[in-house]
Amino acid sequence: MSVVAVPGSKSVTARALFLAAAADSTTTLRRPLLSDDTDGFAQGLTALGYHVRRTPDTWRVTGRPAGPAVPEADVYCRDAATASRFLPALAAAGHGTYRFDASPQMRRRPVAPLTTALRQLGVDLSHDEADGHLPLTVNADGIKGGELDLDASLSSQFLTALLLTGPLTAEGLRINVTGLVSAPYVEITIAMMRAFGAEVARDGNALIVPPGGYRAADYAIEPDASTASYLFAAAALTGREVTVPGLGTNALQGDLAFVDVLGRMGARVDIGPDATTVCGTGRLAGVTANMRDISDTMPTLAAIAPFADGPVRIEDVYNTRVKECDRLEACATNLRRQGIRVETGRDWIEIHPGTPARAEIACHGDHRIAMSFGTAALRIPGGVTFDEPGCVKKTFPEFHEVFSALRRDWNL
Ligand SMILES: O=C(O)C1=C[C@@H](OP(=O)(O)O)[C@@H](O)[C@H](O)C1
Ligand SMILES: C=C(OP(=O)(O)O)C(=O)O
Repeated sequence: MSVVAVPGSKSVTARALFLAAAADSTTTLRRPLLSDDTDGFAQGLTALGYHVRRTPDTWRVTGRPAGPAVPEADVYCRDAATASRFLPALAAAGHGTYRFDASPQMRRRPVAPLTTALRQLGVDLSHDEADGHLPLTVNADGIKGGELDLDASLSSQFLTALLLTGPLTAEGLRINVTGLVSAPYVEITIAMMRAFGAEVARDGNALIVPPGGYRAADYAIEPDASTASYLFAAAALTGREVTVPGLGTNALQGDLAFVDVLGRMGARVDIGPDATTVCGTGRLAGVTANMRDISDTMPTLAAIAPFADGPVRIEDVYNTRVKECDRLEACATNLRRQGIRVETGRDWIEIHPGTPARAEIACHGDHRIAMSFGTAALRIPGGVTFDEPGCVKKTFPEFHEVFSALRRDWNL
């Protein structure tokens, strides 16, 4: 049995940084994720004039309910969609001129539903190059609040950005939501807003946030459930047992439900009060899975799918085409390179059983493509190589070391 400690959640760390920055005094964040995305988020706050002091285990952030401490800033969000979408909303509630830019990969990803919503609320915001994309400039002068409609079918992060900003508005927000993907991420947002003293109410498809700001907190970040999917998949794939501590029945992250898919495929799964264990049984059955709620784990399942004894069909994941890369396409291309039969449609992929050959994985700069195919490689003699192994730094910089150690410990 292997007990593997997984680094902190990217999503929880990003929200905690936002909430801490907006709170009324100093917040302590325990066990934050140390990765490129969260480092970029913290540096973004620093560029906006917030006081962020970091040691490896503990980050302290001094909140500023009035918004950024500087009248002007240039913020570089790297590859992080959380920073690219949450920070402009935070800045909009302040007073000053703030420009947000990101890597070429992130510049290609949409922000229009969020920027349209902010404009609907009266925020002066311009797209500096391509309409609906970063770079963008916010001429912030506070947000009065009000009612707006939001299409969240490309990303739930637009809704999270607006919800997080709701308590900072003068009159609060009512957001009428359509087409929501990744719904469990919105539940993380609401739970964390409550932990920082704010309220969110529901009325059918509308979410209502009263004004009132946030209270500072002492907040422990749980391990990352999407990262844990690689360890759980590794166990199911190789007939080993892995326990991830710190992710149990009270976990905030919906991605822990990936273990249910592994359970349906034949793995033994135990979600305890404070840990989750997956034990491979030597059998991996084909499965049809709707992954609309847990689409960051789509590549994990796609990469191990050829080892199932029947087809694996993954449905309702159109928005994975607007992530770090077009993930449906990237999964299909890499599987075909490995000699596997794959079909794709607008929002689905079907993978047939086969024996993946050793190949160079085209990562498309996407950490999840690298980590998913790196996991499946445990069953490929000689493993795989990657064109950009370093892209794992976005959320799990230690991925290759952790998986090399597993390969050694499990004699693979
Ligand atoms: O809010 C968040 O922290 C996230 C929401 C999800 O994005 P979408 O809502 O764009 O699917 C997820 O894929 C991403 O990794 C993190
Ligand atoms: C989609 C992801 O990240 P982002 O927060 O940049 O959307 C991801 O981590 O899989």
